[in-house]
Amino acid sequence: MNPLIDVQRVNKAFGGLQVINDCSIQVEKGSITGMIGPNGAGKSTLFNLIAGSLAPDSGHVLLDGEDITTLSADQRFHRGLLRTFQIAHEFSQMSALENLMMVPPKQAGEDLFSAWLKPSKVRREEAEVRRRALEVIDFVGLHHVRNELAGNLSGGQKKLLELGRTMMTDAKVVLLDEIAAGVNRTLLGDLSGNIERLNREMGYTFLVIEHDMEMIARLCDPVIVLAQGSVMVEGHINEIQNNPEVIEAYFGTDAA
Ligand SMILES: Nc1ncnc2c1ncn2[C@@H]1O[C@H](COP(=O)(O)OP(=O)(O)OP(=O)(O)O)[C@@H](O)[C@H]1O
Repeated sequence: MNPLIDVQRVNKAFGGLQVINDCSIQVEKGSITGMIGPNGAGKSTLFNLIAGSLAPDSGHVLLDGEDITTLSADQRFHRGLLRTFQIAHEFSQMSALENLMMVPPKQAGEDLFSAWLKPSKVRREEAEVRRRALEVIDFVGLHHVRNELAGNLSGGQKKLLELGRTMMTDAKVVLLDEIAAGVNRTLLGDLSGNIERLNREMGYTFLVIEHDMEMIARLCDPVIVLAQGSVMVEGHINEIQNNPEVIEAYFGTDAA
């Protein structure tokens, strides 16, 4: 066991509503872990607790063994915990390529002093970022629209761009929140293929919330089922799909 994300007995209530209930999950390094569950099960809330946009009432969140419970979302981002949501708001008036070039958090060109003192260093770094962005845009299959304004891309192409922006960072683990929503089947195939390649070839770990079961079945192992704020079962998708408890949670007692 080598969990990259280790959520330990986390609780979160909104008013009187206990949304996350003594919940513990682990995301193994190198895995693509899926998270499913009926509407209102607490999936997005758990993502917010992991990403740092919400604080738990109790419990702990560890990243690669370090307790990050009290760190801000930004501090977590800089430790390599990335939520696509955080970079989803593409700059619509910039080209797809420029959107990628915006991502690296520590560009020397943003620092006025280094721009003034070391203009050649800044130029070198900008050239390096551009080279990387061109590589990434090839990887996600958006080379042909690299100079299009991001605002003009289709919904699916924007998701691919989002994934590309993830690749411009040194992410250890990426939280993907319903990335399939509104994406056509062809682009969804590209998106899934790219996630697999990022995982296999570049060692990214993913935690994926998804309603699209085909995508979950293709990509994720294990799959965690969340219900009423805690883990109902966890396992391979084949076990999950045949689990009577899961079927009941999704479809109610009348489904059988
Ligand atoms: N900020 C908030 N204030 C009050 N209640 C909230 C808040 N955020 C979420 N909730 C409630 O917490 C419960 C779980 O919501 P959450 O969005 O985490 O579920 P989910 O599993 O992601 O659902 P879905 O699949 O529909 O997106 C819901 O009852 C929701 O209304």
